[in-house]
Amino acid sequence: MTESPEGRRGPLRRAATLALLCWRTGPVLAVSQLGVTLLSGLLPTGTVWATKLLVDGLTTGRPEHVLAPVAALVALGLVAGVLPQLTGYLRGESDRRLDLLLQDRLYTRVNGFHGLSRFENPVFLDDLRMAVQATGGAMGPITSGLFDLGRNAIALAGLLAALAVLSPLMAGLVALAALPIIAARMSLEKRRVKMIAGQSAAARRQIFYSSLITDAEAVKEVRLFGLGDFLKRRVLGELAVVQAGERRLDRREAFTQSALAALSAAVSGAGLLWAVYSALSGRLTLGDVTAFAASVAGTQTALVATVENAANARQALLLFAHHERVTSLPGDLPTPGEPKPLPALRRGIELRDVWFRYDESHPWVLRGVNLTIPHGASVALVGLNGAGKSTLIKLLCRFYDPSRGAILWDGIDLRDVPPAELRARMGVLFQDYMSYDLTAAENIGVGELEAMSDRARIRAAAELAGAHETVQALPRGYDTMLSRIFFGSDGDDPQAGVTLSGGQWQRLALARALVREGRDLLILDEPSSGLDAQAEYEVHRRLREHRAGRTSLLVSHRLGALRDADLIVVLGDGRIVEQGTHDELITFGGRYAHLFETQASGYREGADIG
Ligand SMILES: Nc1ncnc2c1ncn2[C@@H]1O[C@H](COP(=O)(O)OP(=O)(O)OP(=O)(O)O)[C@@H](O)[C@H]1O
Repeated sequence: MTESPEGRRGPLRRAATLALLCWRTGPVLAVSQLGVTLLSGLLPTGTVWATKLLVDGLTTGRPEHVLAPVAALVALGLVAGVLPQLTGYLRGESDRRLDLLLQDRLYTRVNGFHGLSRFENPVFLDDLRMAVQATGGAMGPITSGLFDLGRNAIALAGLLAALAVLSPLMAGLVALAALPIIAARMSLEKRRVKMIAGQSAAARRQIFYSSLITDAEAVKEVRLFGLGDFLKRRVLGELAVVQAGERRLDRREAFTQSALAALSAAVSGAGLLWAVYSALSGRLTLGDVTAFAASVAGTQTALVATVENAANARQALLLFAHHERVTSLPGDLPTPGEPKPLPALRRGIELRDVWFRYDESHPWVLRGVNLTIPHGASVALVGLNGAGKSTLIKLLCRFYDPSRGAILWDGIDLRDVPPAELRARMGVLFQDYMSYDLTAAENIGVGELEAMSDRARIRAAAELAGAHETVQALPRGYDTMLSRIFFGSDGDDPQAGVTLSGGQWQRLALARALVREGRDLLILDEPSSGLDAQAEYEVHRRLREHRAGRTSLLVSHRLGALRDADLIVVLGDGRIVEQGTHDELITFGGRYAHLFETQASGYREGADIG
């Protein structure tokens, strides 16, 4: 956690924002909390003063002088007994509502980032991680801390006022003695924030190494390469760095706090001596001495608590700063002032002199790509690893905007169209598709939420992707949970979850793209890389039929699967270096022909060996 660039006014502004959010969760609740806080803050002063009146009344020996203070003390005792329960309930309710609001705010904002660039920015990801930590009830300590701060500040002011009535000098002395306490606490707090900021890299590395030890995905390699002890040593090494800083600070804190406690005790002692001397010389009553001793002790306790509350609230406000930063970020993709509706594709998609790099510090990935994907045509994209094929697909989905040039959908610049409208017109299978811990049907259905409960549609997509037989053979067919995560939480039912093979997952991901029927553009990035030869043949045969007459873009390194495409485009060095049909490109004898021949000869050699 680092201090925000807005400086000293930052925490105050954030506290105000938080107070406003609390107000929005329910004005009645907020006012009730304020009332309870005020009452709790006034309790100590009320008790001290009622005790003084009682002692003074007792010394007069007249019962009517003690009745009112006794009644007040009984009432105060009752309130003191009930208030904590009421406070606890109100806080719980307020925390729950605030958490709902914060999570809603955070995820609405995050869902509003339509592109990918934010999610590739480490600073944003760090903020996001901390912002997520600021939800789930983590803000409770802030709101509670702020109310505690208010309560203790009121108690402090009340007790100091009571003290001032008895002895303005003593009140001044106690207030003066508070200054070093506040200064020391603030300095310690600054050091703590600085230490945390300085160690955040070590803390992040520690989390990374420990997550590798416990991660189910990493466990294969960790076991195979015997990385367990190596990672453990790294975790402990980073932890030692973090702990060394904490230890230094804790020592300093213990020393400073002891010195300050001694100072407080000295002030109290001197005050008590003065009060006793004043009582003996008749300048103070017995009740005054009682009130004086209680006020001094109460003031010091309230002071320490107030400073402590302020420090804790500040820490928590720093956490809230991450939430604020994420939720106040502007959109990542420029949105059109007057968005144009995106009509169904009629003519085609044109990439016009498209240049792209991921950011200024990265090299160009695309350098002036000119390409037309005609309506109704099946286009195949070929190129070596890193040529920019997946990048081009991401631009077509408008996850990024071209750095230069434009992508036109029937002549409409994609920048003028709301991204959600564009994506609703596409079915896409990414190379790095997701495997969801959901049922088989849901794994397909998330591709088209409206089809989630339409079993016929889901089955048709699964058949097209060659996934139907596999899914049907699962213990609960389409309702089988494709995850072991929930196994055990669902009783000890051995059928609670199933793990699929890589190729089986890929077929499901393909079905997810295909369940989006009737879309204008189908994009498949390496749809068969994990399939066995038989399955690949089958899938491509079905896809060929499916793609006929539809606009599609297919990326594959298996060139045999692309032969029938209407247009094959070869990407190299960020440009389109060749394009044509399979036969044209073979006749041309360029890169495609070379790649195709290399692959084919590999198969022939394989056949020779066999
Ligand atoms: N998010 C990113 N940030 C920065 N650079 C990236 C990012 N994604 C890809 N690149 C870079 O862009 C270049 C093109 O990558 P891309 O994934 O588009 O290639 P590809 O043609 O799909 O490769 P492959 O055949 O291996 O899938 C690579 O040099 C890669 O390192």
